[in-house]
Amino acid sequence: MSQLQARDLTRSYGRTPALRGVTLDVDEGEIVAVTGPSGCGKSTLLHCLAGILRPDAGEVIWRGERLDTRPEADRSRLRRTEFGVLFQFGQLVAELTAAENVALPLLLAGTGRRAARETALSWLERFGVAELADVRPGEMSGGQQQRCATARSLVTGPRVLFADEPTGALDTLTGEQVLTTLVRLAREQRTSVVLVTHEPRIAAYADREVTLRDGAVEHSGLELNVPSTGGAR
Ligand SMILES: Nc1ncnc2c1ncn2[C@@H]1O[C@H](COP(=O)(O)OP(=O)(O)OP(=O)(O)O)[C@@H](O)[C@H]1O
Repeated sequence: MSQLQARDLTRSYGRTPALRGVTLDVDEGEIVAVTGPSGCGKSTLLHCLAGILRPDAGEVIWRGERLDTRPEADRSRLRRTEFGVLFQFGQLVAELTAAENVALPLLLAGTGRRAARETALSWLERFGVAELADVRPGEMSGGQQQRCATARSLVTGPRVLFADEPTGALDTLTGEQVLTTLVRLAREQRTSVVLVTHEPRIAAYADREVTLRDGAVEHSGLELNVPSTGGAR
């Protein structure tokens, strides 16, 4: 079932067009890679889908209801509950330990302190960084920080994870490890993922690849890893 839809989205920054009529569906539990060359509008699309940016025209529909026209307070509540967001540089809170960082979305959602810490610890464990629970980001490697940030982005069990070049700052091996874990855990809890990347190797983790060019969909809907007979639909 399609739970997130973009209909004919356009968005400009001043006179620079970033999206020129993008239509896209993301099904429940589906992992969609959004690819394309630098500047083609990938991040802008992701931000519109996540309700961070408002499109100039078009619609974002979340589980049957308009998202883009809702007040910021509503959209930001959705980002704390049903959505997860993950960026290239994890943006952990420097003053908090790994466990506190991962527990934060749970605390904001009203979970009690002790339960939040326990859940955070289990997520650090899943990402292989349990030993960093009481360490602050400044004392971690980039890969360790991104593992913690990825754990934090999934800890609330979001329905959709929006990930913008989540492994772009990591070396190849570390990036693959983080992504493999992210994809496995997302599949386990049926979290859909919208994964922005310019690397074909990363896109291969997705169920489907949508390629943008100059703010428009160049091709969409090809199931990855499934033999294709007719080229792009
Ligand atoms: N804050 C901004 N102010 C002005 N122009 C912007 C801004 N953000 C993006 N743009 C422009 O909008 C277009 C699309 O940018 P966007 O960041 O969405 O592309 P992208 O595909 O994610 O690029 P990259 O792969 O380099 O991150 C580009 O022409 C970019 O220069």
